[in-house]
Amino acid sequence: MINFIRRKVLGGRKPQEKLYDDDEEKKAYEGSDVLDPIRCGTSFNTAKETIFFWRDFLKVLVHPDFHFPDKPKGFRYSVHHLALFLAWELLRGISVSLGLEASYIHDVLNLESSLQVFVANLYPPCPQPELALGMPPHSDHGLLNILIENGVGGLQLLHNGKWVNVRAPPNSFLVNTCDHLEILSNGRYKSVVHRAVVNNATTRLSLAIANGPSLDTIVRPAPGLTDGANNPPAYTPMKYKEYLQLQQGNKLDQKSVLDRIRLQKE
Ligand SMILES: O=C(O)CCC(=O)C(=O)O
Ligand SMILES: [Fe+2]
Repeated sequence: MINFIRRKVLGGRKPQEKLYDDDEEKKAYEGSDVLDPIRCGTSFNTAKETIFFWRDFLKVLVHPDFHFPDKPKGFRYSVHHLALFLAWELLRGISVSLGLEASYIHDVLNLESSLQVFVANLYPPCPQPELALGMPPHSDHGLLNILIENGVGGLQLLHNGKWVNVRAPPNSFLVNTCDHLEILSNGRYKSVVHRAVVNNATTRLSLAIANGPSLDTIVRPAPGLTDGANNPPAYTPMKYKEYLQLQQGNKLDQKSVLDRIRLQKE
């Protein structure tokens, strides 16, 4: 798979080392539907992207129904349980910070059946990192994304128009705010635009555990946070599942999906 990206990005440069032994095993999970329970691939959406990205991923839907691949053994006991409760607890605090009942987000977005996706990202060393990106600038679709990485920097956040390197302390969880928190809070919380850069020395691994509403929930700005003329709803209500499909049907590009349902330009 990485050889495929290498052809597109670096014009066929040969790898010095063998990167994978297991491409055959991965074939069983190569799919294109965002709701496939287990899916691996390269880039983000090779049907839509014109430039491919220096990344292999495995995505597994782990809540409300738990799925797991045959390998690696022990996947069942991954950190996603902890991340789910961490996200739910943070969302209680966020509800209160918005002047809402602590259980507001949990109840209105039906978090007992919330979608949780476990994403493992692999970014091997890239011979010409200045020509490639691991992931392009984007925001995540859900509510809160919990990120863990292997100590090799590469994640950058867009802050005041500049890319800022994230230096996460060892053994920490980094929490990104995502599009549906922006929608629900009518823009008081902004989803963060981020990207992953690559390097020519060390393989980077990250786990991104995406916590969203339940798939069938129609998400809209909380009525308590809008008021008629002064602060009208700024986003069109949309079912979370349809938003996911919209993102998957397009190339990953900053906040372009959120911009499509924005009612007022900032
Ligand atoms: O690898 C990273 O640090 C970021 C990954 C990411 O943005 C994602 O999986 O959505
Ligand atoms: Fe992301």
